[in-house]
Amino acid sequence: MIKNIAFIGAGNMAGAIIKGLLEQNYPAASIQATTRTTASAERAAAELGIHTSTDNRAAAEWADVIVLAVKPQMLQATCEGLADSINTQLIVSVAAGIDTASIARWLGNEVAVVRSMPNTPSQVGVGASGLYANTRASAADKAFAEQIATATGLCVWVQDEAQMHAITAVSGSGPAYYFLFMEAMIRAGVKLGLTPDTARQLTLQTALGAATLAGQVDVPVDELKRRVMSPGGTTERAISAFEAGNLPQLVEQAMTDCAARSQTLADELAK
Ligand SMILES: NC(=O)C1=CN([C@@H]2O[C@H](COP(=O)(O)OP(=O)(O)OC[C@H]3O[C@@H](n4cnc5c(N)ncnc54)[C@H](OP(=O)(O)O)[C@@H]3O)[C@@H](O)[C@H]2O)C=CC1
Ligand SMILES: O=C(O)[C@@H]1CCC=N1
Repeated sequence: MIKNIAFIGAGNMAGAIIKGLLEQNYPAASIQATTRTTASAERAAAELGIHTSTDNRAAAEWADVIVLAVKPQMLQATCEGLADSINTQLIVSVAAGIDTASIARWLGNEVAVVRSMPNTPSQVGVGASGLYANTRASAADKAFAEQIATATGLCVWVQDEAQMHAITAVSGSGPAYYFLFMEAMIRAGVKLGLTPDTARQLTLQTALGAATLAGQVDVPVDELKRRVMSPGGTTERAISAFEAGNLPQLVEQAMTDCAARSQTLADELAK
């Protein structure tokens, strides 16, 4: 189904979703975006090929669906500025931390809100989004929010809003963990004598291959790992070094800190 979608904010995340939608042939004429500054609006229009402006209210009044994609710290002021322009539009918020009740309250309460936690691979159709809907959201509202999410990748629903913090720690922030790991592998490959280009190509193809294999065979990831590790071979040495450095515990700590930050944003910004 085609509806008019206004993105309030046209930064990294909104841009990734808009590119994903356009890639799926969603009509550019049915997507608008706003920014705070004229320079950003012009940049986004040139990059995305859609209508952009700095007029949040005009975009909201044109839209059937409003995607809130500003920083969490900007969300309350942005919503309060939009409140008079909201009647029947569906609100989708991608802001980390902030709960649907706060968003509804800032917008005037009687509002259907779907909270989404997407990630930047949405730009190339392999995003992962977690969704939660408030009780005002109808089946049709949920179906449309899901249409946006599935146009850009995988989508899962949660019934307990508190789980959005964990989703942020797994998939919302998750791409950055893999990029960090790739960065480290490329650097180490170069130290071992490869050219940067060769190290980069092999690292990226290996990440893609591992994720594709794990997704296509019905074998748990620990068994897939074991199948690479010949006894007394090379991989065993590498895995031992990761375990000696407590990589699994470090990952758990990093993700616990990430989820806690999402909760803190909610506590500080959505009182
Ligand atoms: N980046 C990511 O991987 C993910 C981000 N998110 C969430 O997405 C949201 C946006 O993050 P991200 O895209 O990274 O941030 P960016 O800083 O890249 O983009 C923020 C955008 O909001 C615009 N903006 C700021 N204030 C206003 C305003 N009052 N009215 C209209 N537009 C405004 C900015 O315009 P200008 O340039 O003019 O200031 C900019 O286009 C956050 O809430 C974040 O939690 C969720 C999942 C993943
Ligand atoms: O770092 C952030 O706060 C945002 C939310 C999830 C990914 N990026």
